[in-house]
Amino acid sequence: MNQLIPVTIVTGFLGSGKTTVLRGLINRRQTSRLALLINEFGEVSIDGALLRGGVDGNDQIRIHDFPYGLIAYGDDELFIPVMRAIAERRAHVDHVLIETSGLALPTAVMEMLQGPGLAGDFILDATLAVVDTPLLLADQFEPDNAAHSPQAAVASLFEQQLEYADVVVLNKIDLLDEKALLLAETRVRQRAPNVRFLELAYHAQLDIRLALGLRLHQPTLVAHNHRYTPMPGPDASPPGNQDRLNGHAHSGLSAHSHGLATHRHFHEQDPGWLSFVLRSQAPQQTETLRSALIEAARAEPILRSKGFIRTRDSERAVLVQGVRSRVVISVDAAKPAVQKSELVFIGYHLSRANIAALLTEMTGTLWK
Ligand SMILES: Nc1nc2c(ncn2[C@@H]2O[C@H](COP(=O)(O)OP(=O)(O)OP(=O)(O)O)[C@@H](O)[C@H]2O)c(=O)[nH]1
Repeated sequence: MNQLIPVTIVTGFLGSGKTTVLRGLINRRQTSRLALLINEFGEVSIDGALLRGGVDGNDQIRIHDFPYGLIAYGDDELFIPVMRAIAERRAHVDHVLIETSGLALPTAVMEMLQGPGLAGDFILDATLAVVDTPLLLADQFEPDNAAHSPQAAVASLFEQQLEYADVVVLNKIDLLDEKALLLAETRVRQRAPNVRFLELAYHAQLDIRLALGLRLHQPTLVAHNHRYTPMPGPDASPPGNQDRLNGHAHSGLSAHSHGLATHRHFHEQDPGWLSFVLRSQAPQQTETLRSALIEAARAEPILRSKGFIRTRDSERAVLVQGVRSRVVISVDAAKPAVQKSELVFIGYHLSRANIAALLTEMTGTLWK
């Protein structure tokens, strides 16, 4: 029998930092040959472009884009053929990393990996869920009592992504103190008691040994062995200094079964989630556009905005990264400047017309 190729799934809500964590892993990996499957809900692949910028010319890393939809869901005709092609070149692949879109559940991929087409070639290594810790602490993933509200839809997806994670990665913790970290950890444990490891990712850096090669789903695994210090008792502080515990905490649980078959119905996509692209030909003033995007995120339930914009002065690409009303515009040195601006918006029951009108008015340039 062929040796099985390990697969790590990186899940997490929109904008939690999945691509940034992956970029760090790629940069710090030494010799592993990786295949990356990058899934985005929007029709334009921004994450794939960002990751490619860092690995151009590196033949040990292959990136496969899955834009516009949810990877391994019913209407995804690409997943099995791409995985089969990876299996065909198994001599050149040590590990497969799959970044699901922020609106996808990892269970779809997990099920496919267990199916007859792929089970003979691949084995799930672990499922990681990346969490935007400041948003968690700001109660943004708590359900409200209103039916069909954006908050209820977000909370439900967040909950399910955590439920199937082996490892939860607390990300965006660079500005948080130890008290806040402990609170975040407690909240995750309350909501997802099956999670086996909690990792702290300072500046989205994750220990590569924790991301590749955990082997949490090996069929023959009897006892789980690792060389990290166990999590301190419930009264202890979480590790403020990642070196102290290697950012690693252990729940002490044995391997849990995912009971996937009973959860098929979760795979249907809530039609309230929308994504669209707005474009503008005219050069943008970055500060003006930033203010307009912040305003738009206040006026409409935008949970994510991202893309490259055309400016007057930069010779390199200018990248917009918006997570709700937190918008960062920066130069991406790995990519040349673009000739038109193209932004993807994702949210729950968003109005394309309102956002286009607001951007057009506030920037004084046509967006459509
Ligand atoms: N301060 C801070 N910002 C971070 C960190 N990790 C990611 N970010 C920022 O968060 C934003 C979203 O990061 P991405 O890595 O694109 O998030 P994602 O989960 O891949 O996003 P989607 O694929 O759209 O769901 C970007 O502006 C990142 O620079 C972190 O550890 N600290």
